Amino acid sequence: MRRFERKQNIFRNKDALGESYQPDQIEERDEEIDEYMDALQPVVDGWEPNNIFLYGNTGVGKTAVTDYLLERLQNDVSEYEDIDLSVISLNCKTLNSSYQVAVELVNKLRPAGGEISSTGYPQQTVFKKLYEEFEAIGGTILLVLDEIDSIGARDELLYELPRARANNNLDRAKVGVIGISNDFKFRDQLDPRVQDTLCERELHFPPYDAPELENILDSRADVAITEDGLEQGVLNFCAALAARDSGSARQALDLLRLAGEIAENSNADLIKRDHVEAARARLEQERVEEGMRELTTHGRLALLAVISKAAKEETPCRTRDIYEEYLTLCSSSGTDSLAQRSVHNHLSDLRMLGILSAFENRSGSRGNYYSYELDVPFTSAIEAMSDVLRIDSEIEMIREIASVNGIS
Ligand SMILES: Nc1ncnc2c1ncn2[C@@H]1O[C@H](COP(=O)(O)OP(=O)(O)OP(=O)(O)O)[C@@H](O)[C@H]1O
Repeated sequence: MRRFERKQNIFRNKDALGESYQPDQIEERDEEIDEYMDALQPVVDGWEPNNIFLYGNTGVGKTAVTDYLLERLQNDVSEYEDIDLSVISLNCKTLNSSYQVAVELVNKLRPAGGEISSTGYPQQTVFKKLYEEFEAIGGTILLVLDEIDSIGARDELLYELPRARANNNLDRAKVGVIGISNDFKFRDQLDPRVQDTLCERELHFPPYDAPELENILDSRADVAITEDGLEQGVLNFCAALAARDSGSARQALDLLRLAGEIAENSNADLIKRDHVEAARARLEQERVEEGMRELTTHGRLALLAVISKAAKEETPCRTRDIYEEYLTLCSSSGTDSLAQRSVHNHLSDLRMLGILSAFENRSGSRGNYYSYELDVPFTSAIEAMSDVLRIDSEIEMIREIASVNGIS
């Protein structure tokens, strides 16, 4: 008997909903594309390229638009014999200084076996090696640095690169930097001289609204999902959920893909609204779990204190009362407790992670105080907790209280 059966009644090409898929068409970004093309025009005209800085929240098409335009640019300039364009892309996520970025670039450009070690050289030596590699390539070089904010304040490379020709470090090569970031604060933290050069052209990508997300989903669903694989209104629903939360196309696409998988696994013929609901709950839980994995024990206990208050229908709840709950949990789990001030900081972090929401209450002469409640479904939060915290009896008790109060 066959154990594996092919299932293709819902997906025509599931990969088209995945991260590595490059769409043939970019929807809803005409204005940004025009501005971007304008910024890239000097490349076509044979002049030194602009440095470009792209910023916007996660999932709003910064990488997709960059890949799409640079591929077309490379195609189109290949007609001009006097232009020799190379595009070098690097994701800086794990690299947290100019030094590390430069080493990574040198090693990317050198043939296998010629790599340099990632420590031990003076920074200027590494930069010099990088210039040598650029000179060896020659022509116009566009250097795409994604997640550029990872380098933090150690931004010397971003200062040096745009000045490399003026300082006679480059002659044959004309380098333009395209920096991409979803950290809005990064630009302002840069040395003002770096800001001036790196952000010569600045492009902001705003979050998508629901109709824009629906169009993006619609054109992707044409490739990814079979003709009868979608119940009416499903794309609209996915778009509305993602727009309300983040305005991210990635989130909308993830929702649709997971909804499709859930539909497929339950042997449904088409993706329905219920499948989207289930996908949303699962993604939400994954997000909470991911956020919680980063928390310290006390961050987790502070969150569990809010969960416990929610089970008793006592949220929004002020810090003072959450702290009481936290102390009880600390003593049941045999953990030394922190001062109220530190627990307050943990609550603020949980708010930043989107796990809690906070309200500021005015209380006359005694100043303002905050109260908190869960910003994720109760079940997702408690499920994620039981995976990471080992105080099962308390968690079981909270569950029981919640169920008596009809909270889910
Ligand atoms: N306008 C669009 N048209 C079609 N697909 C899009 C559009 N915008 C985003 N996407 C798709 O959404 C997903 C996320 O987009 P992308 O990776 O470009 O986001 P980003 O802004 O670079 O996010 P991050 O900062 O997290 O890297 C990709 O699969 C991309 O193909």
